[in-house]
Formats: sequence, C-alpha cells, structure tokens
Amino acid sequence: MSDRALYLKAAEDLRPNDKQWQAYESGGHCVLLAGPGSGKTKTLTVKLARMLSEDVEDPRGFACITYNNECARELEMRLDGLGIAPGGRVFIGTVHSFSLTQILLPYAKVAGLGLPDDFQVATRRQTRAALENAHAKVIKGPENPQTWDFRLGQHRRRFLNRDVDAWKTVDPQLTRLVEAYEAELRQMGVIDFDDMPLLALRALATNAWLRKAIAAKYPILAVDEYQDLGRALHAMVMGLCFSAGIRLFAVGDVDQSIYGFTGANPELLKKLSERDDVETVRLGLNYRCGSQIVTASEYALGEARGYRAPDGAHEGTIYFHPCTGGYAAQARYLIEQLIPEIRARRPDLNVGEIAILYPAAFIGDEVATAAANNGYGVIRTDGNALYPRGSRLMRWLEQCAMWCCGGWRSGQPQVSRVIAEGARLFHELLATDDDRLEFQRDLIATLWDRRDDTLSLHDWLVSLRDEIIKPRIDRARSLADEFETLNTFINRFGPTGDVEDFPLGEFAGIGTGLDRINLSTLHSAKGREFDAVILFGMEEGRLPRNNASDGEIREARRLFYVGFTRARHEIHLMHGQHNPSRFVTEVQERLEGE
Ligand SMILES: Nc1ncnc2c1ncn2[C@@H]1O[C@H](COP(=O)(O)OP(=O)(O)OP(=O)(O)O)[C@@H](O)[C@H]1O
Repeated sequence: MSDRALYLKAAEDLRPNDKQWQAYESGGHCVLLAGPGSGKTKTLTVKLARMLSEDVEDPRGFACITYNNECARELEMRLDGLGIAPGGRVFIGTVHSFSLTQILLPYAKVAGLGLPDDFQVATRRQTRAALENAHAKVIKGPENPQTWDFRLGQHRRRFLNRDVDAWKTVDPQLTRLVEAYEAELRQMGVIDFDDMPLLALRALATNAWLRKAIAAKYPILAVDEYQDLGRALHAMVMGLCFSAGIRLFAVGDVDQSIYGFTGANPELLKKLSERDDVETVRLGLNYRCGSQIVTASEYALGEARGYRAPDGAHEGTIYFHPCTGGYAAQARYLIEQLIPEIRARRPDLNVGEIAILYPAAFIGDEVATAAANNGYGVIRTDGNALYPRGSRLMRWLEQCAMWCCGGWRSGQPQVSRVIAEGARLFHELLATDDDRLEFQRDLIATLWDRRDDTLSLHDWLVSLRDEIIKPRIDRARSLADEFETLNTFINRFGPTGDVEDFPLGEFAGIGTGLDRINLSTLHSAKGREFDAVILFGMEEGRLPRNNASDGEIREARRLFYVGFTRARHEIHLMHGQHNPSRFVTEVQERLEGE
C-alpha cells in the first residue's frame, strides 16, 4: 500500500467520531484536548501523515516533540505503521533532543551562545564533578553537594530569562551556585541536560533568522503530552508558532499532568487552548477502557468529565485486593496467585498484555524478584531496569539483536530500518554518502556474522561496541553518555558484575516483549495501554506520600488516574489490608454506592 493509501485508510477510523474528524480537517493551529484512550495519539499520527503528504512539500516536513524517549518510541511505532520513518523530513523526539540536534549542534556557533565550537554533552561523571567544584566555591561545608542537584535544576528551569531582577534576588545563593556550576561545565567544554532546552530557547529568542531557519525546515510543529512539557518548550512554541509562522498541532490532557516536579504546569496547555487563533477540539469518547473502567476512572480522578465508552463497548472489571504482609509478601501473592488466576480465566491472553504498575522503582524490585523466582520473564521500564530503555543506543541495539535473531529472515525489523536508525544515531559522523555507505557495509557485515540467538549477549555486545560503535562514538559530540550506559550494561555481565550472561535471543525478546510481564512505574506507563493492569502498592503514605502538600496530593491523584486508565479489560488494585490509598477507598465506596 502506498503511504498515502495508508493514512487515508486509517483516517476512515476517525470519520465516525466528529471531533477526531474535526481535528483531522483542521487547517490552522489546532489543540486537541482529551482524556485517556480518546484517540489523541491516533488522531495526531494520522493528521501528521496527512499534513506531510498534502500540506508541505519535500524536503520540508514536521517536527514532533514529546515528553520522553518511551513516548517517542510509541510515536515512532505508530507513524511507522503509516509508512513514516524519522530522518530527513521528519523529526520525532524529546524536547531535549530537538534542542540539541536541531538547534544547538547545527547553529550554536553562529547563534552567539558562547559555547566552544566542539562542545560536547556532559556525562554524569562530569556533571557530578561540576557540582562538587561549584559547591566548594559557593556553599562550602561538609554536606553532599549532590543534594543540591534537584533545587539547582528547578532554579534553572524557573528563570528562563535571567535578565530580570528576581534572578539575583529570589535566592541569591542558589543563583550563584547555578552560575558557578555552569561555568565549571563550560570550562570542561560541555553542556548538560537542562542546558539543552534553555540554551536552545536563548538562541531562538535572540536570533530571528534562526526561527526562520527552523520554520523553513519544519513548517509544522506537533507536540504530544503538552501538559508535561515545561516552560522552556512552551516559550519555544510561543516564539516558533505565534511569531515565526510554524503551524502547531498540540495534544494533551491536563488531568494527566504528572511531572510538576520537573517544572511542568498544566495551566500552559489550558492557556494555549484559550487563544483566539487556535482551534480547540475536545474528544469525549474513551475507546480503550471498558465502560465500567471509564466510569470508575472519573472516581479515581475525583472529577466528572463526562467521558464515556463508545456504544457496544465491553464492560471491563475492577478488582480490589487487600493483602497481608509487606511488599515482598504482596508480590508473592501477585505472582503466585493473581497472575495464574488471570491466565486461567483468560487462556488466550498474552502475558505481554499484563502490566504491573507501582509508585516507585524499589517496589518493582520486589515484584521482579517474585517474577524471576516463578520463571516469568519481565520487561522493566523504570529506574532499576536492567538498562535504561530510554537510551537511544540501547534501543537501537535491541533492534540489531532482533534482526540477528530471525529478523534477517522475516523482515521484522527490516534491515533498512536498522541501518536508518543507526545512521540517525551517528548522524553527526555520516556527513557524506561515502561515510554512510561505509557505516552500512560495516554494520551489515558485523550483524551478518552474528545471526545466532544462542550467542552470549556479552560477547555480541562487545563485538558491536568495538567494531561499530567505538570507532564512531569517539568523534560524536552527543553520545558520550550513551556510550557510558552501554559500558555499564556490558560490565554488569563481567567478572565483578551482578548479572549472569544470557543469550542474545532473550535480549532480542526484550524488544518484542510478547511473553514478558510489563513492570513499570506509574510515571513510565504514561501513554501506553495493556489488557490487564495491576496497580501494586496503592497505599496511604506512598500514594499520596506522607506529608504531601495539597498540590502534591492533586498530582498523586492524577498519577493514580493515569495508571487506572491504562487498562482495557481489567484493573486490579492491590494494597496492604489496613492501609489502602484514599484514592482506592474513594473508588470502592463510590462503586458500592452506585
Ligand atoms: N476512532 C476510533 N475508532 C476506534 N478505535 C479508536 C479510535 N480512536 C482511537 N481508537 C483506539 O483507542 C485506543 C486509544 O487510542 P490512543 O492511544 O490514540 O489514545 P490517547 O488519547 O493517546 O490515550 P492516552 O492519553 O491515555 O495515552 C487505541 O487502541 C486506538 O486504536
């Protein structure tokens, strides 16, 4: 099917929903506001495919920005189904990667940011050292300098414009610490993660030609998960879309705003949607969750939004599981009783359709241990995962592994996709056609010789690192941290490591995940959906946390709501017998009162 036929066919799904159709037909700035499972992402991707085909001419295209690498991965997968791959005309990624690859790497020098010509992205080791040195100069004293890290980041994100008096007066000591820290980084010739959007914004704000250059390349800017994208992105959108003429398609849900601690503010999306020059569309149906779950999700949120399931939708079921014992005992109950019960009731359900979501990564350790003891494979997407799945390099290696473990025969993934992803990762180094050809030749030769799912993962990773990655990464400016991630992962299998080596096939399976239970924090489950969702550790003191402020309680509630609305058919709420979260109690009482 041609790419055009693909999106035209997908658009037919939108047609019966007049609101989705309105957004699909929109001709100017459009903001799509809607609850979970309402087809925001579906509408966004189909609309993007249409705009790419009908509204902009090659080589111009669109940039699509989203919250984190997991969300970017989801968008890439969905756009792939519509025949759209990132590269050339299409940028898909986080605000940090947009800032770095589209603004800072190409334009920092001419934008007058005062960065060294060959600046690099700092590794974690470098940011830690910079903070230590800055702390020694400004704060002094015996405390651990890293305890300042969080406040430092907040302060930097709060003052996008440092020309105001408040930058000097609100917290002078913290301001001095920020300035000393950034000076340390610059001395090392590096920028850190928070620098990326801040410097990109500064470059855009002070250079009208740069705004024009971005508008020339990307006449369309799409933003997914707008409510979580902080003030720097909002300021960029204001400049690019409402002064440089880029067309905006923004999607979000203020009820799913769960990143307040990083500076996100749901008010920004609200303000955007109230502008006269923006067409705002609200979606009301929830296609994902059974009708009971849709009703109960409003109890979970504590607000009546009027969402409903489409006519004829299945019902869905909500189960409550008060448990005895601590997290370890509850995890055993979950793995040894609850999961087998679900599987017995629904023998056709793929294990990969089950997700266990919890409020903090350490709670996931208990679940992971119980799962391993009972022979279940898991895919973890939280801070304690085997490796950070958000890492672009690791994600590409998963694809390479899938190709080596049968993909070369089945076309899943296609070799062209594996090469294109790799070329995107190393794009800085592949300036000429010759460079690209050499990369392609080396990569295929290395992978071709290692098409065996019984190979040791450790050995496979070491050969890819030494033959393909290392010779290139040394010359890349933004991949040092990714390389450290890979080395840390490889070392975990080494003589002093904490993990036993496993076969390549298993690693490739992590990329597909059909027979593995999903383990994730509530935060990392955002934007995803599963057939059966188990919310684990839903306890007072944990969600919300003890001593939470009013704002934190509201955000904890939204987090509960995000988890609750990931489920298609069944949702299980687990908690210590005498200590259910107030959110669980409220859902239960209101369901009983119906
Ligand atoms: N018009 C439609 N007809 C049938 N199914 C649809 C329609 N729109 C969306 N869906 C289905 O509904 C589900 C949810 O869609 P999607 O993931 O796009 O929602 P979302 O609004 O982005 O959700 P969330 O905000 O919770 O991440 C998907 O399985 C999608 O295929």
